[in-house]
Amino acid sequence: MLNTTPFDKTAAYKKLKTHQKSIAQKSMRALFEEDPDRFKKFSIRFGDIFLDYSKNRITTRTRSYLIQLAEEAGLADAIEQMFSGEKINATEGRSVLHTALRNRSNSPVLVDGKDVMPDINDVLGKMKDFSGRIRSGAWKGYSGKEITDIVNIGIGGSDLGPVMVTEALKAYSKAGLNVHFVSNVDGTHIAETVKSLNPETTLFMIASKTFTTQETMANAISARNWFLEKAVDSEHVKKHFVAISTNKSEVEKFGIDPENMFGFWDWVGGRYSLWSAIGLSIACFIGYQNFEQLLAGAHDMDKHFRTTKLDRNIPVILALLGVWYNNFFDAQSHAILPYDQYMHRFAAYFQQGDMESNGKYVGRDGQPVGYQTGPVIWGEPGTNGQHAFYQLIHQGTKLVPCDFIAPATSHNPLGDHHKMLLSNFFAQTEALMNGKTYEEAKAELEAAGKNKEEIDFLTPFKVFQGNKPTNSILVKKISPKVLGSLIAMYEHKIFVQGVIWNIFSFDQWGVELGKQLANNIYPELQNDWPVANHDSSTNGLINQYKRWR
Ligand SMILES: O=P(O)(O)OC[C@H]1O[C@](O)(CO)[C@@H](O)[C@@H]1O
Repeated sequence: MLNTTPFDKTAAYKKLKTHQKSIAQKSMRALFEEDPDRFKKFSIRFGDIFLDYSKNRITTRTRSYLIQLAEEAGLADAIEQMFSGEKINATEGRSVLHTALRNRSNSPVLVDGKDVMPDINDVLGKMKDFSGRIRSGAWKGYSGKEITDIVNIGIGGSDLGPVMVTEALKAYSKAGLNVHFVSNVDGTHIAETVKSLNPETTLFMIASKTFTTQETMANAISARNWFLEKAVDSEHVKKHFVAISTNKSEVEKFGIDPENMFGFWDWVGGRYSLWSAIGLSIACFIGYQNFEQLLAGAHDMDKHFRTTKLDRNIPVILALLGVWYNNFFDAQSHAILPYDQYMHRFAAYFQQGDMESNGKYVGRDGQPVGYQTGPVIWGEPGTNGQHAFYQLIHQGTKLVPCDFIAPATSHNPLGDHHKMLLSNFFAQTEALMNGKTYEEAKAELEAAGKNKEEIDFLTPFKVFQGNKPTNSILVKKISPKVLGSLIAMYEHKIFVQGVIWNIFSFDQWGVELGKQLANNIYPELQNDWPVANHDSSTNGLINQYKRWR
């Protein structure tokens, strides 16, 4: 495998360990005071995206040691292996080629000696045609009416990407065409979704790479039953159900016309699949041209990632900063905080993207790693987060590195809202970096006319230690192209971290055990007999459930 020296045995790791001790004592306030060029040194512009990472607990020396770490991990080779279709998803024996899905240059990409670009372009052509017909009203339902509602049924990567992107790009949607997403096997999800829909004008997209996922299949069957209650004739199914999958035979078994199947390939990971036919709901909702812009934005970021020197390479820098806090400051989590309401599912999307990729304790050599790997990813849009959990980020005992993301222009320029929103965006990272000293807090209380007793009591609670690291990602506008670049930026950040931690980022064995046990328990819930074959807790819970249902 690529990475022969374990992460914590590299020369750079040792240097960083020692270096961290000197940095740990240093405040960012002081670092800014010492160096008037700090912002310039630690910021990168990429088209309509601007990354400021100067509010981090780093110096140029930290950056060069971190880059050495990436070099020692063989990052440059690893990047080439991914882009050129090598089977880097070793435990599943697959290439990892979401970058080919958005390869707008069309240069050949080979898997087992075969160029995958013609197949990709065929499916894109089919998506273009289909989304055009849905949007123009040329595609008619069984009673001759146009489609007004699309319901995407899928889970995990077959849901989260389309949900996130259609929300983020709602400003580009077409009036009169709605999208809905059903993922949870909880019957409430499908029941509540179809409640207000008309089967005559509803189109279901059954999105599943494997077409065997329990949740998706259960929801798809319920959707078909709901549809046939009114449509009656199963011949009508073909006008209202399409499938997005790699598994043709299961699609046929389900009764979906193969003509209405949009394919993709095993080298597309579930959580990297929104660029494939899984993005069909996106293409219908925002239009194919905008979908192409999304792909183009991602492709731009791919080129940047593949060709830019490591110290100017945005995904690499973000990844290294993450490693810095995760492995040298014991940070357990990472917050993604978009100051854009449309981006409200962005953090949720990267919970799967990051945690399913890098939440692993086994290294590529099959041995447990002796260090921390992927962080817990979380976040909510600003300013809602400010009124919920920012207290802990500012004054808690845990270090939470944060990414602040904001657009310079709003799709809804209503009064002064956007200036207010952005004043918060700028203020928060300033506050987290600077904090407020005891003297400053005390002076404020004095200025407010408090008496000595009040001042002595209150001052400690008003102190902010500061020195909390943040990245600010300012973009011109949340357009399809910018969003495409942002998503690809995080995808590559996750990849880089996986390379450094020497883990396999593209499998997800950790989701299997729960599924396996649920399959064992499901038949046990079909009767009222008490169970006794599990541990006492599981037995007790199942038996209590049986008494109550
Ligand atoms: O698209 P499928 O095959 O239904 O899988 C859905 C999701 O299930 C997982 O395999 C595990 O939760 C994800 O990686 C994937 O995105």
